[in-house]
Amino acid sequence: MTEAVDLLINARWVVPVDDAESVLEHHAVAVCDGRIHAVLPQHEARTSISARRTVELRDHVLIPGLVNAHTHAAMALLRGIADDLPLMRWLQEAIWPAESRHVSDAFVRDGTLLAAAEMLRGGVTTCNEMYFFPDAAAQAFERMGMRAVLGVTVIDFPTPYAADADDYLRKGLEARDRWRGHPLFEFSIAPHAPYTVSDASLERVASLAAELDCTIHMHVHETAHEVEESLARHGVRPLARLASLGLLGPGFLGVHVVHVDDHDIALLAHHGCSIAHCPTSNMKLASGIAPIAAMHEAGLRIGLGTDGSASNNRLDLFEEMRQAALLAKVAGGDASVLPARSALRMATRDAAEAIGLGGRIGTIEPGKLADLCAVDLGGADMQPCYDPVSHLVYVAGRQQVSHVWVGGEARVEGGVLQLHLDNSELIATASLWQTRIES
Ligand SMILES: CSC[C@H]1O[C@@H](n2cnc3c(O)ncnc32)[C@H](O)[C@@H]1O
Ligand SMILES: [Zn+2]
Repeated sequence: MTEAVDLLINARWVVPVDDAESVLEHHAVAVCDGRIHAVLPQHEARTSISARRTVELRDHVLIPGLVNAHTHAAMALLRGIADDLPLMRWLQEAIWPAESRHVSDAFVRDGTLLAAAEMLRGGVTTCNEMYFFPDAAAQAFERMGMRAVLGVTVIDFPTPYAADADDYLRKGLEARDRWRGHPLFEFSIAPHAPYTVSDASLERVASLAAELDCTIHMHVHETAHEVEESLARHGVRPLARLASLGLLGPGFLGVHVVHVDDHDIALLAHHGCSIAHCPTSNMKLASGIAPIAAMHEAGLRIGLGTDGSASNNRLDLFEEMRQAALLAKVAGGDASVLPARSALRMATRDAAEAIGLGGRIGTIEPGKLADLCAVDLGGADMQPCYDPVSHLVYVAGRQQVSHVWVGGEARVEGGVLQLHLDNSELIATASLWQTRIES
């Protein structure tokens, strides 16, 4: 008797990123109705499974689809517009003026399409998104077949999207209602940062998140200046202020979290909060080095994020895994800090848990959604391969991604996006926006 499934993937290695931290050789993953049905040795699959389609990945490692714990997808259209500036000059002199001139429904749709293509091609199947015009972002992610947690953004100044905090919340919640129940989307409440959102707006965020059972997604303790300014304006550090306003809890995801002392870390741990670590963005804006080893030791869940393309300038989680591992070693003066296995977990399972999707994605286990990424380790520049997890972090890059599935649907095959949207369309649209933005 054989079991009928939709898809059987035979891989040289399967790394489920499960509790056992196993690396399974010559295993198969069976997919049915968009979910992982079974993970079993190939010789068993040959006799027990009959698949509508079989994919042979002879030299490949199959891992969970990568999860980008923090991004602003549409900022792909602002890639390279303002390099080599620290955060506040970057925001105030370049990014916010550009956004106030150009951000629109069309900008967000086109920018998100470009970003989703880049992420999917690089093995990223889900992102945690914070930007303006969430309907336009949802339309783009839906067209690309990419999973996302979309932020109901709140910021206490006007932009082309909304006039004030009430307007942001109303528009964001309307978008949430329109897309509720969509298989690719969840919503979070996303106050921008402690220095741009008032106490009154933050209190509304806390009560809405509790009422709607949403995660909260927020930049916090990104720079030394942010902490100093909070002390001067509010008499307390940003995290203490957020705690007193009721924002901290297991659903709170703090982004960056660079300038934290032992007390801040203990506060985050006490409330069961999660972190989105964005090492490239933190380096490029010279924000600093997040104390990842101390935060791990305190039991915090830490996912990896790229931030947007204007501060990174790629949406590449292979790069973030490598940077996270190397930077933590330099910061700790200890080569054993943040080994390859931890970096891979931060880009998959821990990121999924941090953004509230831990029960559904982030590992290769029966019952989880079939969001998968295959990486070809067969090239001469990948040899020899003693440990595929080491290679994923220290050798391979997104150019080795050969196949990507979201909910069991192929999004990348043979390194090529499988969408009714070709590269030339994406490039032409980006070029049109470049002309507008430069004029
Ligand atoms: C409210 S939508 C997002 C808002 O955040 C800006 N942004 C992008 N990257 C960062 C960062 O690292 N710190 C703070 N703010 C950032 C983005 O340009 C939008 O205005
Ligand atoms: Zn950001």
